[in-house]
Amino acid sequence: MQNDPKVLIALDFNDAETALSFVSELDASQCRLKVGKELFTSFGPQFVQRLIDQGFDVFLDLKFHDIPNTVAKAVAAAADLGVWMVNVHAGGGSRMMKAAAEALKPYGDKAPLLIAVTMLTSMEEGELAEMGVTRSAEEHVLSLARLAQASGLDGVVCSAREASLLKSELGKEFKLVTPGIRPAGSDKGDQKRVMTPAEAVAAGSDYLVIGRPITQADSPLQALVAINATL
Ligand SMILES: O=C(O)c1cc(=O)[nH]c(=O)n1[C@@H]1O[C@H](COP(=O)(O)O)[C@@H](O)[C@H]1O
Repeated sequence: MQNDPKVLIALDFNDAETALSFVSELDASQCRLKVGKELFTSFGPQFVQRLIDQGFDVFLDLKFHDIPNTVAKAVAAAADLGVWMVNVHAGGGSRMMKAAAEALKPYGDKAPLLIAVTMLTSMEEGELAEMGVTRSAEEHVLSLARLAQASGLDGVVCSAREASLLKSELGKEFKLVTPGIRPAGSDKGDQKRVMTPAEAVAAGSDYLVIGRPITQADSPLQALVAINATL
């Protein structure tokens, strides 16, 4: 039993029944749940509400990236829904991130954690150059994370490979949420910048986003318990 479960399971399912039957095996003391674009586009806020009603903390992962006014309204809608964490893209810039942080102020301690995606864990350093970014992945992530912190956000999504650098540069209170987690021997799939759960926590990750290594396991519950035991 944990008071602050570190594992955020990515519920990347294409039908609600499968997702709900998967969730019925889980306990809110063992994990939190992440609802992303696939599930949300099909089943929407009612689905998120059901998970919250079952006692789970929900990370609404819609990676908002739009003009400041639109993103501010979207994060306020997420707060109204009662989610625990919501994210935006740091690439939307400081005015967008500040507007999002400002929109959550009226919610006080009921506001969701607001975090910014830096560089997707599916991307390799070489792909930055295609977008005109000539600095290293570490420099790029650190610079976007600094911008997020200066804009009043609670933390960032990054790869665990950048976690120790970010913790030492930005302080231990600034939350690091790390996808691209792969237990030893599991398939990387489309992820590139990966680490094992234990390595990620040792490097400074506060929360681990894990999808397929749990959802596609023969026994998802056993996979979750095994991962929690390594942390
Ligand atoms: O914001 C995210 O959660 C996210 C950011 C990122 O850089 N990389 C990333 O994989 N994710 C999400 O984390 C989950 C990872 O799933 P698996 O690769 O199946 O473990 C997916 O739902 C992604 O949408």
